[in-house]
Amino acid sequence: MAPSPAAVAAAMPPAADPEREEEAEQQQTKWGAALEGLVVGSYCHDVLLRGGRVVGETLGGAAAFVSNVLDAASPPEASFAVVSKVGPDFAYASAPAPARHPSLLCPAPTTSFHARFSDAVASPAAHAPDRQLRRVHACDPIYPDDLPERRFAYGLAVGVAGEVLPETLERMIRLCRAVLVDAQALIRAFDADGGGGGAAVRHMALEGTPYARLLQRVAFLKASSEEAPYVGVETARRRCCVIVTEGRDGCRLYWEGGEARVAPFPAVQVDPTGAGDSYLAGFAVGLLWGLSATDAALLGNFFGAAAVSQVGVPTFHPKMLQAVKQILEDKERRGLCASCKLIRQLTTTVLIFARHRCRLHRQVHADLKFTGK
Ligand SMILES: Nc1ncnc2c1ncn2[C@@H]1O[C@H](COP(=O)(O)OP(=O)(O)OP(=O)(O)O)[C@@H](O)[C@H]1O
Ligand SMILES: O[C@H]1[C@H](O)[C@@H](O)[C@H](O)[C@@H](O)[C@H]1O
Repeated sequence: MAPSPAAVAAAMPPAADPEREEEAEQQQTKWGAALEGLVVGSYCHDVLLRGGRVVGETLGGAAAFVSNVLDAASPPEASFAVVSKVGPDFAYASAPAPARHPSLLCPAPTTSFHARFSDAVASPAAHAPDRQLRRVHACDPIYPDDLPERRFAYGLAVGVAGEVLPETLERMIRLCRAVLVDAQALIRAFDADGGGGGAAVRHMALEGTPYARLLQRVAFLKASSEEAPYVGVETARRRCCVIVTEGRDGCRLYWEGGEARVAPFPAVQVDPTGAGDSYLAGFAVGLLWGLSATDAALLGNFFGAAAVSQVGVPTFHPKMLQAVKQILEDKERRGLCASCKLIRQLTTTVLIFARHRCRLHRQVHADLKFTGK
């Protein structure tokens, strides 16, 4: 029987609790000197197109979005390493990008995607595909030997172009105490060039892939509502806790014997790219702060909403981050665990910073002439 989300969340070591120092020390000896995470997946170049016209070119790749949120909101004692491949053409090596710079340089070109947004629909249904993706270049896969030879407190498998091989995921599972996986790393298939440039991205059933047998050793599997049918939530929830993100409707957690819906935060969507990546990182950060899985999902929703409000890897207002960290620290200190209190506090933060976001939207629209959804 699959463990409950509470049990799985407990597998993820929270930041130091002074009352459990001895236990923390034992865990540290077993799982490495620090509360260190391992993020595996390639950075990429994203080209956003609307009506056949390029409306934005940005840094992309789930690992870039993830490292941005981990850097911004992890507890002070938590750190992480990124294993990510890019080619010599990587366009953001010297840019003061908010995300970490990728670690491995390859002779192959940097992975790149073209995302075609439709002009026809102003605001698509919550679960409809929001864009058509084509993979234009693919960098090298990430091999098990590319991973550092040490133990990690947690791992995030966040591939975008099939670069996290089954054997690499297996190695992550061996190295990390708890592994969180984005389904997009496992179920993407790339159709040969049928004209139009690059390979069309489609999904295949997870059950038919070599990743399926690893699921029972994964803590959390996150899928978008578009990916969920390919994951097979009913089968997967018997092996690990499954999170399905539902765009502006928030998310749902499924485990064997239960499920929970977690409400979204308000957002004005400018660019949906990276919402799921930022969500997963926010969720992991929540677990590191010692939140329950459903409260951590709330933090996931918070960072997902922040991601759609900007084009590319988002920058967060330092005061907003300070406010969020204060909420998380208070919760730790006072042992508060009521979701409704967390919702109230985070919603207030969202509303306070909505004005800042509006200013940022105007600036982004002006800079990139991105017409939004
Ligand atoms: N319009 C929105 N308003 C508020 N929150 C949103 C919105 N869109 C996304 N989110 C938040 O981000 C999370 C992830 O979004 P979504 O389900 O669209 O992921 P995704 O399709 O995997 O995204 P991507 O592939 O672009 O990274 C949602 O669960 C929600 O919390
Ligand atoms: O930068 C984006 C982002 O990481 C998305 O989550 C992924 O679906 C895309 O393929 C990628 O180009």
